[in-house]
Amino acid sequence: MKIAFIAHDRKKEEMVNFVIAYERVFEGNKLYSTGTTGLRIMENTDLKIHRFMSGPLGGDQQIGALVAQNEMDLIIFLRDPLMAQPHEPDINALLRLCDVQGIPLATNIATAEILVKALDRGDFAWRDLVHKYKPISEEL
Ligand SMILES: O=C(CO)COP(=O)(O)O
Repeated sequence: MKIAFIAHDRKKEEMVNFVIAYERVFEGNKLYSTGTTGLRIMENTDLKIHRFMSGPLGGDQQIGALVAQNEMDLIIFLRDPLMAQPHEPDINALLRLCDVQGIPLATNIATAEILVKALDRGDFAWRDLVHKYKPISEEL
């Protein structure tokens, strides 16, 4: 599975603690993140993460590009609902694309925990079928 981690500044500690708690479940998956979030996670775990740009510099959009191609299987995006972000349009674009493609997306820790437990249980196997039976036009 391809999994992306994104956390706004006041949510980064929560994200790091969450990933530490479920590190075993995340191992063996292809992991992605925005710049600073991935750095913080890698400093605190043994996970290898492909880091895109920092969110305000385009990282949300880079992850969004994978979502647009239905290449991302799960996104954990711990947003800060109490702080305005300079790149709000990029954030909204990413959330919208998740709905376009039907990508599982957690925007808070409670939902993230349920999705990660589902991942551990094998409930995401349907995503393998999505990849296997992609329309031909998407393979071009
Ligand atoms: O701003 C972000 C998501 O919108 C996160 O970016 P960083 O992980 O680089 O802090």
